[in-house]
Amino acid sequence: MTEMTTDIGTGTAARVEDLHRQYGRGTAAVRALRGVSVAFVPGTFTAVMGPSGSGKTTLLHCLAGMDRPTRGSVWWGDAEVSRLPERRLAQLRRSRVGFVFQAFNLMPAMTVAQNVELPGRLAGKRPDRGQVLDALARVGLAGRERHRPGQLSGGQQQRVAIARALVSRPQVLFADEPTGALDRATGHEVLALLRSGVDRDGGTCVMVTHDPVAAGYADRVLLLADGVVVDEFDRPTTARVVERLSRLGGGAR
Ligand SMILES: Nc1ncnc2c1ncn2[C@@H]1O[C@H](COP(=O)(O)OP(=O)(O)OP(=O)(O)O)[C@@H](O)[C@H]1O
Repeated sequence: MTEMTTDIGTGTAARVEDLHRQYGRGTAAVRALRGVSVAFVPGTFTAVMGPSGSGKTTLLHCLAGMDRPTRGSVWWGDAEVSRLPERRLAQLRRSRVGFVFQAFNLMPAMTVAQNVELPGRLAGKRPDRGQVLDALARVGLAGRERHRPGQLSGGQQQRVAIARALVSRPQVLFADEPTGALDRATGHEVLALLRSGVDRDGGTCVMVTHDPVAAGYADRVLLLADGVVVDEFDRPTTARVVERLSRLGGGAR
């Protein structure tokens, strides 16, 4: 397997350069990422795939400013995130990137609207009701703002999480297995929403997934193995993704 890199150009929504992330030290050290360079062009949807333990979540967390690289750099546009002090990074993260988790991570005691408002409140901003309602309408949940997450289906809860991630109009939306807890039909709704955020709103989306069907919604697939990018291709179809994953020998998991 040869290590591949993506050309690093200007005008990217996000990029990493020679990214390394090591956990622990000495004999217990795990080298989760071993020199990843990749760029994400505005208005594109990328699926990150690879065997379990290949470094997908670590890459997403470093890209989203939720984890610090051991070596290398992370950029959002022309801002070098990896050099920022913690407080500035937290500020910038709230305005520049959104994150969607497999487990939704909603606050059960809060209403849907309060969940969507939460990141802004944490940033010390007064909630803009119009923006919150607009975000909920964009994910097809107009009229649900007073419900609690427990009153919604899994797919609806994930759509609230997407509204929460999109309300600040981030430059990039990162999603870690966003359909992992959903059935196929509900997963389709969430993927279609991510796709339309790119097509209709010109957003940029980077999604980790094990599912070749989910990857078929993306414009490009990046394949990781053992902490490096080993393959990438555009216009993925489910069949092509399965075939390229099988070349890795690890299958989809
Ligand atoms: N906080 C941590 N401390 C120690 N090791 C870690 C930590 N986080 C991840 N690792 C290790 O780093 C490697 C990459 O993990 P990562 O979660 O990025 O892989 P992944 O491709 O997302 O896996 P999966 O598909 O199973 O979610 C694994 O060997 C993992 O055990």
